[in-house]
Amino acid sequence: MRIDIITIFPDYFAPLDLSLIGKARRAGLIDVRLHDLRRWTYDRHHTVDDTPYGGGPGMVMKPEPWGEALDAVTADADGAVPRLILPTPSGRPFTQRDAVRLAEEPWLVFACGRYEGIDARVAVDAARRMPVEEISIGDYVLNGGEVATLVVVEAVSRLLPGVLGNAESAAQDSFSPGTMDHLVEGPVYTKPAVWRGHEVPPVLLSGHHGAVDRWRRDEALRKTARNRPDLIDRLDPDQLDKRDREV
Ligand SMILES: N#Cc1c(-c2ccc3ccn(Cc4ccc(CN5CCOCC5)cc4)c3c2)n[nH]c1N
Repeated sequence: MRIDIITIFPDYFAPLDLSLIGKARRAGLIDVRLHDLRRWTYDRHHTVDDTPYGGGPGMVMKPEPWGEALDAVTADADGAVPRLILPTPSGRPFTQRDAVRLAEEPWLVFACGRYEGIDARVAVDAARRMPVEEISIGDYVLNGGEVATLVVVEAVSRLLPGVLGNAESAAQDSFSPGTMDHLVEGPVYTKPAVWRGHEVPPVLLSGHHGAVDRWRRDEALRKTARNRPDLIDRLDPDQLDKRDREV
């Protein structure tokens, strides 16, 4: 997968050189390219913002640098077309299903806005030549699109073949479609078996895989009911066996 990121803060993406994503980049599994938006400004101050039409607080990002940056970054000799991802507070909520869907894409371009956002015409103009998705990573306000882009890049990249050491663990993640669909995962433990008087639940030391699986599902249901009752409502009643309903 090719990932292009356009931003006025390229250094924000140093974390993409670390850990599993960094390893995947060095292995050629992911091709991440950073672009400083100011490269497409020509005034002395490399201006990227201006006052909002109609008044109001703050500044808005000018369309011209974005238009030229997107033209340059998405120009591809073979005619390939990327999907443009536009983080914004007003975007559609980004979920694990979106991560799974986007992991199938060969090329993503992220436009990281700042200030009060990017002139709306940029997305309209880009949509003339590529799919555009406005997404939000949550109901809180950040200062720009960089953090959201890091979240989406990590959520998507970890699903790509070869990026995680054990592909299975991605499949068992919370919110991943499949065996524990819509349940958050329960507690996890490792050695020592007793730590500061806290014992690991004996079932996990029993070697009875069926009992361990049942215990893990019960704990996942318990934790979901406690922390995410909204997800319980989405569960198909048939997915809950009688014992589950007693939680
Ligand atoms: N993804 C994502 C994001 C973002 C996000 C993403 C991209 C940009 C580009 C600029 N900013 C800052 C900004 C702050 C305030 C406003 C206006 N406010 C009016 C009142 O309602 C709230 C919005 C606009 C933009 C961004 C924030 N925040 N939260 C998420 N989940």
